[in-house]
Amino acid sequence: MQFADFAARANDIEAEPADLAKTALLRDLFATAGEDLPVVARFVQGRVFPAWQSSTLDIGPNLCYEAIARAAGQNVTAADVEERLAELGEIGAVAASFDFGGQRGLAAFGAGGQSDLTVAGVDDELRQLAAAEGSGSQDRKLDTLFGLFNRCSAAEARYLARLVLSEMRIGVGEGTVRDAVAEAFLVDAEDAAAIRDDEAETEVEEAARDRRDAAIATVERALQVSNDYGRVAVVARDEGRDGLDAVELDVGRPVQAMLAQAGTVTDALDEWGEAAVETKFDGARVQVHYGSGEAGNAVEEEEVSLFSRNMEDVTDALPEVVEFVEAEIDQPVILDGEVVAVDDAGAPLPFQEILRRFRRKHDVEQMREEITVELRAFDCLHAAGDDLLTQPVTERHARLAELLGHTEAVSELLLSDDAEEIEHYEADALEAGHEGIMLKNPVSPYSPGNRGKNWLKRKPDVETLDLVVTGAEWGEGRRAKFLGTFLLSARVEDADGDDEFRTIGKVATGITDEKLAELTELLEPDIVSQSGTEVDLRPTTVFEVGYEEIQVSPTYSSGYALRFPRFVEVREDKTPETADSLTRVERLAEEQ
Ligand SMILES: Nc1ncnc2c1ncn2[C@@H]1O[C@H](COP(=O)(O)OP(=O)(O)OP(=O)(O)O)[C@@H](O)[C@H]1O
Repeated sequence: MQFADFAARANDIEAEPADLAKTALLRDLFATAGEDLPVVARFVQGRVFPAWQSSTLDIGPNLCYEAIARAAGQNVTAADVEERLAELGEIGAVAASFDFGGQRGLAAFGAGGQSDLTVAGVDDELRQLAAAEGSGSQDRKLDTLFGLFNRCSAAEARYLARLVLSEMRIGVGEGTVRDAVAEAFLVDAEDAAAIRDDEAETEVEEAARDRRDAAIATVERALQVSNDYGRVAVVARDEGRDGLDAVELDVGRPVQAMLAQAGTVTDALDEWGEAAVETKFDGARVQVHYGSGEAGNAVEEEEVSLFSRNMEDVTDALPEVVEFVEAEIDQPVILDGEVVAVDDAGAPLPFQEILRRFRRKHDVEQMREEITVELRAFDCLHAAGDDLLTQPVTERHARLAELLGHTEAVSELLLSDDAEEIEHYEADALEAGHEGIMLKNPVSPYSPGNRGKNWLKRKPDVETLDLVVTGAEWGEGRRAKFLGTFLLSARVEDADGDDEFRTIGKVATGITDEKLAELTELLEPDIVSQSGTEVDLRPTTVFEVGYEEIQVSPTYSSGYALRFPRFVEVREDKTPETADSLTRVERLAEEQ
């Protein structure tokens, strides 16, 4: 597919306001994408790599502005690009406003007046660019990007720039892609038409909706297991439902972590009759993969990979965990757990300590001397060729105990229907320095990526919120070089499961000068526009924030405001998608 065709289709999708009509346009794009289907399924979400892969393009906005400036001609500088960005508000519009082709004359676009860029070609070049490492790699990245922009028409430049900065902004999120894949390859055209037909009989429409929902559920499961929209789209097209049902976990590829909601012992017992109770360890989530890429009974390649809850590869930062797994496990597994920092007596240390080790890239051995980390596994997703996602909690835990014994490394699971017994368990957990307890529905499966009601977390501490930083203000006087006030937003999921962010307050308290410098360095590359001292930020960073009260307030778009917000820490282990939702804010507001 020509990149120009892709850009034109993306433009149509962006312009379409109605959700079902948007899905239909995307469905048609997928149905005609041919061999470019996997790439197109990622590009529409602003992705080059599937979610399970740790690779990123790693192109900061400044490099992108520089490349656009260079392609725009001799008189244009990166500062001009930034200025235009402040005026137009988004990089796609900026890129489309320059005349890249003009430099070389229209002849450069060939006879049809079109560029020669293809979807596959753009994908190839962006992947090569991501692989560039070492000295001179920034220059090589700039050259490649310049080369791409230089070949773009205005329409193509709009979407290339957005792709490069991973923000497609065409209103297509994971939910829309999932539905479009189902409609393109699994749903009858008649059913797809019936759900869009206002005149259709209710019964016909309902039956069509049920069949479509079932198809969507099939696609959803395959996505949860593989984390790869490109691959799932191709399997749906080439192998249909059976193919999707056969998509299994792959040792070595991270799965999205199952998440928990806040809840009480009464909630748990009322709902399930009995609860599986575990310690809530205060560490960082880690998914352990051991074995080769091939699921089977024998370990073909003794390799350990560790992933964070964002599916980032953190293996190199945690050599003790790697050594532990190598020593203790002799079959391919995928385990879920927490890595905790412990003192010399094995007692848990505060969460902040593990953050000093987790994701560390330098001086790992030196830090290992200072802070000891250990694995606390609480779930087993795969063992010796068996996928266990659909097995109940108790069964998965039993497999875990079979693998590692009833040792410190495995959470101790109490199955109980007695509130008093559970409260004792909790008191013991707190006494031992843990964060609280987890209550799990004993018969529930493992639902990747899902913050459902089957896992409840109970912690007695005052709640904090994990909020996304979506704006900031430059300081004054001595602090003029630093961003000093940060605009916070809560996550809202729309009907398609896509995230948007609604403001809830500003935090400026609790931050030292040293920390401000660090935060400025962290956030500056994410500035998308500036007006006066206020900047808009790409939503990438999550702050943990304390507060005294949540108030209903018209000042912010969430409808709430935080009273006395105070900065606690950057949640480096979280992304905007796992930040706190407005629903949680609403619930906390009601409970106070
Ligand atoms: N036994 C356990 N079972 C499941 N999760 C556990 C357990 N012990 C600790 N955890 C941690 O608790 C987290 C569950 O809480 P939640 O999904 O709300 O994450 P969170 O927003 O980071 O919560 P918090 O800020 O309370 O840690 C898990 O992601 C995991 O990291």
